Amino acid sequence: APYKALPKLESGPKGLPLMYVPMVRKGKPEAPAVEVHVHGKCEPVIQGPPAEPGVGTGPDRSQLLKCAEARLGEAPDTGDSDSGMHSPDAIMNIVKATDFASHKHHFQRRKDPEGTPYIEHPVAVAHILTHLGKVSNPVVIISALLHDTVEDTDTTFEEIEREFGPRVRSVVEELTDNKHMTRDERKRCQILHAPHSSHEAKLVKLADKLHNLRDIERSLPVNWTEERKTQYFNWARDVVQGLRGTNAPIEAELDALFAKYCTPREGRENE
Ligand SMILES: Nc1nc2c(ncn2[C@@H]2O[C@H](COP(=O)(O)OP(=O)(O)O)[C@@H](OP(=O)(O)OP(=O)(O)O)[C@H]2O)c(=O)[nH]1
Repeated sequence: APYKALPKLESGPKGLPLMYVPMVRKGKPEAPAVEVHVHGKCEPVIQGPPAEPGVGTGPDRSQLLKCAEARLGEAPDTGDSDSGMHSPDAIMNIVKATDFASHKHHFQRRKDPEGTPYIEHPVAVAHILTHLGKVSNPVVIISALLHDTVEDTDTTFEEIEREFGPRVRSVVEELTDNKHMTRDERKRCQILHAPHSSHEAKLVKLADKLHNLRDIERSLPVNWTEERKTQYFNWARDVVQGLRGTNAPIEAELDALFAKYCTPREGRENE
């Protein structure tokens, strides 16, 4: 490496994650540059001193932060694009999360009469995000794969953090219902908390609702009546109301289902 290893910056301005990687431009060892990664933006931004293998100093931390600050101002993070994770790391972590979730949900089944393996749900949620929502932020995809592990299995938040880092932990925490509450309290909490969720959590919640609603449309859970189905669609519409403006294609699919199965708004009293 042309520079001494610099310490990894854990978080940048505004508490947002930031990391940088010293590098030598291909074919131009005399003019090394430094890449700054801020939420998927990855460009050589500072010319370093001439390369002197193993001894160069590179730019200091304050230079990098200043530069990153400017970049954050230019392009606010939408949570939809690559988060700055290198793609080989991202791919490895996505596969690891799929493997982790499939082990954790191994004995669980969905509520449909077919008893579909539960793992199909988190995988489908991640698929909705990548293919319909065009989301490529690995933190969002990994959180989607793991979103029910703490709520429905013996997984702990500490375990999520240890395996996938603090950002994934934080999103999974936002997506986990408090099992100490009654069912009605949990349902009400989802409506109340939705507008205050992070952008990453909102994306996963939208995809989660879309998959659950598609599932109910495909096959009514065991012991569910048509009335319960309508109640679930009405409740989901209320949750999604607090998530609006997050991802247009996913919201459009949800709206089509609400139009088909929800009680018309005028007819809903006392809600
Ligand atoms: N549609 C559907 N849902 C199933 C199935 N199997 C399990 N579920 C889960 O059951 C919940 C919906 O059932 P409810 O009776 O309303 O909720 P409850 O299990 O929490 O009491 C959903 O979670 P939730 O936490 O209430 O909602 P959400 O936050 O996951 O949307 C969903 O993830 C299935 O085959 N179809």
